[in-house]
Amino acid sequence: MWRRVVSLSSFISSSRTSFVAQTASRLNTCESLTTGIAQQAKGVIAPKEKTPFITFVLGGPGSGKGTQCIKIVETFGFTHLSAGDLLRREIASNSADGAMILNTIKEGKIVPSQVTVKLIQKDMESSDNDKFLIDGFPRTEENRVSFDQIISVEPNVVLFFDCPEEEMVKRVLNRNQGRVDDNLETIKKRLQVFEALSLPVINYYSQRGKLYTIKAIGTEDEIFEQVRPIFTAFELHAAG
Ligand SMILES: Nc1ncnc2c1ncn2[C@@H]1O[C@H](COP(=O)(O)OP(=O)(O)O)[C@@H](O)[C@H]1O
Ligand SMILES: Nc1ccn([C@@H]2O[C@H](COP(=O)(O)OP(=O)(O)O)[C@@H](O)[C@H]2O)c(=O)n1
Ligand SMILES: [Mg+2]
Repeated sequence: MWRRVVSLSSFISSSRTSFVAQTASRLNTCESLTTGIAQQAKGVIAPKEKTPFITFVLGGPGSGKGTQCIKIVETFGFTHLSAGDLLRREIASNSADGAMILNTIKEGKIVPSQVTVKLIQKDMESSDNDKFLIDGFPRTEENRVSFDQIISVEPNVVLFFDCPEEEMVKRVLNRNQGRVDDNLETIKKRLQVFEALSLPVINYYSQRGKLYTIKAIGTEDEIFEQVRPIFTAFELHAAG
């Protein structure tokens, strides 16, 4: 929907440059948009706004975020944006930031927020969907604030896959995806970063009543049965 009406959105005169405003224009249907433009030109109504449904997916390395995201996409029709995958795509495309991103990932550290948020923003804007699973983000308070400033949309749901450290290490070492950061030395650093920088973000959303904690042990299907009712309660469906 966003992409289909994107060329029309430039006809809407608005001094606001926030993502919400851009999003609102893109989420309107062509028909209502055309009518809306005419009415706005006459000063009859304000632009209609609809914000996307955003889920942040958090948890330590190997807690099963990516695995569960695949199931959520299949069942509830979200678009999956993995921050780690977007960063790895930048490395593979030899972009200007590629070398910096690779070194940061090798060290298990966090890439500057603006870089990551811009990649997320680009994919959100080019998507037809209005339901997004943002996986592995925000990993720091800086990530969270940067998203807030650039995208200007609050998450509806924050999932936290809570997994014992021992299990996470075991899973990462068995992952076999050829990742530069899936080795014992980097995993130790990533776990430290998770505890020091990501747990405060998780606490932040807990205090705001947005956090859904999933016990991330058991089979993939057993874990998904904890996830399913969260989205069912929001009346989200694959076709919707
Ligand atoms: N419930 C589970 N039990 C055992 N292994 C799992 C489970 N969920 C995921 N895995 C495996 O653990 C590894 C890490 O999972 P992944 O989804 O990539 O985690 P994350 O994205 O949180 O790092 C993968 O190899 C995946 O197949
Ligand atoms: N918001 C993010 C997400 C990932 N990253 C980097 O990308 C690495 C891999 O992230 P990932 O989400 O793919 O890792 P997993 O938790 O899925 O194992 C992280 O360890 C960070 O170095 C980041 O800097 N900022
Ligand atoms: Mg992952």
